[in-house]
Amino acid sequence: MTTHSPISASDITGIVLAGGRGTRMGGVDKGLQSFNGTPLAMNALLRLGMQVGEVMINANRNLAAYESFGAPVWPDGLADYAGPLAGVLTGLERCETPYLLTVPCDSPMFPLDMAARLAAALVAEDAEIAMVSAPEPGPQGGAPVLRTQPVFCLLSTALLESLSRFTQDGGRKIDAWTAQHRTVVVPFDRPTDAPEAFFNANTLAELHALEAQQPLK
Ligand SMILES: Nc1nc2c(ncn2[C@@H]2O[C@H](COP(=O)(O)OP(=O)(O)OP(=O)(O)O)[C@@H](O)[C@H]2O)c(=O)[nH]1
Ligand SMILES: [Mg+2]
Repeated sequence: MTTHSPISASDITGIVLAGGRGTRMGGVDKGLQSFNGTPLAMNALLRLGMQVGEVMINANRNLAAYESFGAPVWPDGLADYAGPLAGVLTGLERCETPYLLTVPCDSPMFPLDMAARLAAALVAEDAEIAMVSAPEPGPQGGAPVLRTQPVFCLLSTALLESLSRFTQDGGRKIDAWTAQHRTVVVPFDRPTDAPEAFFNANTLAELHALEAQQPLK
């Protein structure tokens, strides 16, 4: 078994996935929607930038607006809004570091120690992918259950060829692809972890509800 050497922040490129249709938000460009006065994607870019060496944005509309945030912007190579995996593929294609960290544009409170914890787990488990799991309310408002959050993912850039092949063959489901690789799931459920850290806003009502909460420091 090979062992990874430790992963440092400069080994990681962070990518904000903002390439979706935003259907549940009325078809708006979700990443450009204001969250406490800052566009959602800009907010995610800043939180990522504190944790990794390089950052970039994956978007499919309003590219000039995203470019004004000061990071490279890359649209999907795959046509017709193929889903988040198209954004991951774009990131792997453009990444010049050994690791890529993906975050969605619509979860503005993700933890500031996320990259470090995913990196540590990836090394410890000799994995190719480290994926977040976070508590969500259980059925009928019952006790919280851990759910994987596949768009919060640290990946080895060596997976580019595998994902190219998978998507060329028509694969679109993240879980179906990650299942082909050594994946470690990292729970973010320590007592010091904010339970709302991975809340995401799919509708404008959810976005306004999230604005009422304080982003993590
Ligand atoms: N690059 C890319 N990213 C996508 C695509 N579809 C969704 N995403 C991103 O994946 C993440 C999770 O997707 P959703 O929450 O479903 O966002 P969405 O698809 O814009 O919204 P809905 O249309 O309401 O499902 C978000 O960061 C989206 O920007 C796509 O076709 N291409
Ligand atoms: Mg969607």
